[in-house]
Amino acid sequence: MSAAALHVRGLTAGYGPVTALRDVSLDVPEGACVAVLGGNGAGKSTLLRALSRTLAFHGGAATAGTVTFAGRPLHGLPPDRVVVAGLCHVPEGRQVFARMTVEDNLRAGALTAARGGRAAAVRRVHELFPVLAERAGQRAGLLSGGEQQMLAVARALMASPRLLLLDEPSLGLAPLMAARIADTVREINAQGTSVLLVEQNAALALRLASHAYVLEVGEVAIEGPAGELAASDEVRRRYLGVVDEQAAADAPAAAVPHLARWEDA
Ligand SMILES: Nc1ncnc2c1ncn2[C@@H]1O[C@H](COP(=O)(O)OP(=O)(O)OP(=O)(O)O)[C@@H](O)[C@H]1O
Repeated sequence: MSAAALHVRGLTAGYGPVTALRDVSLDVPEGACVAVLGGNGAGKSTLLRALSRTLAFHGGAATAGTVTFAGRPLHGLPPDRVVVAGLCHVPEGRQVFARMTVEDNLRAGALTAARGGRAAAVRRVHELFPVLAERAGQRAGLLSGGEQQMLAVARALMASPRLLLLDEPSLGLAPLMAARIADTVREINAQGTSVLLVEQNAALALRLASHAYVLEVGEVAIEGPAGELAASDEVRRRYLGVVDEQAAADAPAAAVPHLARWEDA
């Protein structure tokens, strides 16, 4: 078992009577980028919330299963201890503090860091996202959507995570900006931070990840090396928008999957 690997076994979670995840098992080896794909409501965000122990903020709870990171159990820890253990979660929807400056948003991500560590973390995120250095004194709410997404990722990096949990970083961004965010995720991963990437943009995710899981109605339906999934007829048809011409002739509506829109990002 590698030092900072994540192992999830039999995770079941939901919101009151709604079971959103059922018996999910997955692994993120140390240093890897692993993708979780799936359509709307498949349970992707619930998975990340369960890992960061923030499900309760959404009225949910994990009801079964184990989560270990670097050999330590995470289930049962409060969210702040999960951050200290090395996991940082960037939720869907670029949740920056709109009225605070870019610089103060970054500081808020490093409250637990020592002063020297904080300065080094600021330097690192400014190198990754030069625009955040240029806009340091500007209110975060005035940044573009893509810049706010960069700030949300940068704020999580301020805690120097060993594993970054990213929820739909390309959502709502123009293809060019989505591609820039993808480049940065690749760079963050190349610098040694493991990444668990939740994406509806299957084409983008399969280019970044080495391994991927597809969730359907809360369960792992398909998993494998990203290259194999990208080549699989089922994944290509259902998640990559590759139209089977015969199927299109037989059933045109069913042959145009809803996940095709970001294919070019
Ligand atoms: N706060 C909540 N309260 C009740 N049910 C919820 C809540 N959040 C999500 N759900 C339900 O849990 C299931 C999984 O939702 P989840 O948001 O995890 O899916 P998702 O794959 O991230 O989808 P999307 O891509 O649309 O964000 C869905 O049936 C959803 O309606």
